[in-house]
Amino acid sequence: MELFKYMEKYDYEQLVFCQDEQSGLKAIIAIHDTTLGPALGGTRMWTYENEEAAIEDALRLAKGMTYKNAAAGLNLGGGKTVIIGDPRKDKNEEMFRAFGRFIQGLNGRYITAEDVGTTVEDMDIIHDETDYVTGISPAFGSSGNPSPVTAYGVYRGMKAAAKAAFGTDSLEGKTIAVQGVGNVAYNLCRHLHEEGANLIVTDINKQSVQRAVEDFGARAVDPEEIYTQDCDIYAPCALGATINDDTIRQLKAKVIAGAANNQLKETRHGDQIHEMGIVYAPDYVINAGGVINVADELNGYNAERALKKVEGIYGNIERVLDISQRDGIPTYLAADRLAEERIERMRRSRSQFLQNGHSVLSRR
Ligand SMILES: NC(=O)c1ccc[n+]([C@@H]2O[C@H](COP(=O)([O-])OP(=O)(O)OC[C@H]3O[C@@H](n4cnc5c(N)ncnc54)[C@H](O)[C@@H]3O)[C@@H](O)[C@H]2O)c1
Ligand SMILES: CC(C)C[C@H](N)C(=O)O
Repeated sequence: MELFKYMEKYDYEQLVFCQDEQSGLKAIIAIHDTTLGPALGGTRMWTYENEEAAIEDALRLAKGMTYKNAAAGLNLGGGKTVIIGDPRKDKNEEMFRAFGRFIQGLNGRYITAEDVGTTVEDMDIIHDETDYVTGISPAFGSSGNPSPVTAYGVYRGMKAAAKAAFGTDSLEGKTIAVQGVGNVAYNLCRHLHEEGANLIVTDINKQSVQRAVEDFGARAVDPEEIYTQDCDIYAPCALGATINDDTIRQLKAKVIAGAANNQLKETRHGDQIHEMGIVYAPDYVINAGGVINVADELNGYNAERALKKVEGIYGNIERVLDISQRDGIPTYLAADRLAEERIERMRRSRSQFLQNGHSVLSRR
């Protein structure tokens, strides 16, 4: 990959490589855009096939956060970290402390939180070295694990998408195929089960599947079978790029609404599902609940205020669907338009110099 060419093409600001031999830390912090404020985005720990795959993931996820934060109405830019390693085997305290020091070195340009493979406990260790971390333990007056709140936002967004597809936002009796029943999707399944939806679940982790079967009466299928299920809604809640050439032709769902980041392998897949009449709730709009929740910490965390904002994901999805219909464009483009217009408006309006500018962490 020609890095500068890639960064120039999508207008990335900064890419930071962090290495600490003693702890085994190999981390890549990607900062995409800080027009709206400091770049906030989680830290993913994953076993990448090679370094290029890790860099690419960090870059793609960071850009997603710029759009997610902008579309959610947050005064935050977009960034993300990937740590190369197996979260089940390679973690240690020194690693997250070393990582925390690297974050501190960025002096507030980047603020982290959880993502796949990292936990509240990891964030607490990072917090030993830096203030620029969210999603830390409630004992610190913080918001804790963002996953249940992300799940609530996905549930709200799914209802809005269902309304557009089926004429009602009730999910009672609807069959929903959930791919990956990890932290977010387990909580999503709980909301769906409580509303009377029928659940089909899959995961590469058999215990996670078993838990959903036992707790919510879900029907389990093998990972590759999830795409061919007779269902109303497909909820991708594992990793990205599951909407691709292979899977689109297998899908029977009328709605795609799930938690995973970067669900479209390429943008043309968003065009394709639009042409097929599938209502697609764009990933970064529907899964913004977690970041909305952790971002509230920057104002002194208030769970009620955060949850109210997360409820608004229903309206955000409706707004995207309206733009899509009005302009005759796929929903992923409508979401991009919403986010880009806000960033552009703010870019143009930021012209006055303030001697003592407002600090985003001032009330924490
Ligand atoms: N946690 C959050 O608050 C949050 C917020 C926004 C977006 N997301 C995104 O939502 C997705 C899920 O996040 P999470 O926190 O629940 O992660 P998680 O690691 O707890 O859950 C992911 C699950 O997917 C499973 N999985 C992985 N590959 C699979 C495959 N090929 N087929 C089936 N299952 C597979 C894993 O075993 C795991 O159980 C991720 O893409 C994440 O980036 C999470
Ligand atoms: C800030 C975090 C809660 C970020 C979350 N992992 C996301 O992708 O939105």
